[in-house]
Amino acid sequence: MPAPLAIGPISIGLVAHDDKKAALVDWAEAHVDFLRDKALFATGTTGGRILEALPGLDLVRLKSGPLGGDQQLGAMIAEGRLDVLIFFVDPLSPQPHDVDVKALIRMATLADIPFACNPATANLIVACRD
Ligand SMILES: O=C(CO)COP(=O)(O)O
Repeated sequence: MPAPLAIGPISIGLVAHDDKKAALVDWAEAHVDFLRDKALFATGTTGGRILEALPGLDLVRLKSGPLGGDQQLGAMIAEGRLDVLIFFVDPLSPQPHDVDVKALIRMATLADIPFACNPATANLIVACRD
């Protein structure tokens, strides 16, 4: 018997380090039609920046990344509640919560969900949506 189809919309986590937030906002604006029918969850500051640019978007803001937001997304992955992670990481700046960043990336890898760490990969995920 085939596995039951997932119920509800595809859920996507949206996160960006500070120097990459503008790139994620640009990406979200370019792909707003793709995002509109998804369940969107973002870390606090990233979500705020996206909503400033796209005020009508239905997006749940979690805690800020350094204050637990990365861990909240990681927990969602562990519970099977996040299907895709779009996380634009800054490879040139040290992060005070690097352990949380690594844990989130580890959970996405462990759960084998699509994970885009840059715009080129995020574009591929959109292109592969069908
Ligand atoms: O720190 C982050 C990812 O590690 C992002 O958190 P904010 O969106 O709250 O800046």
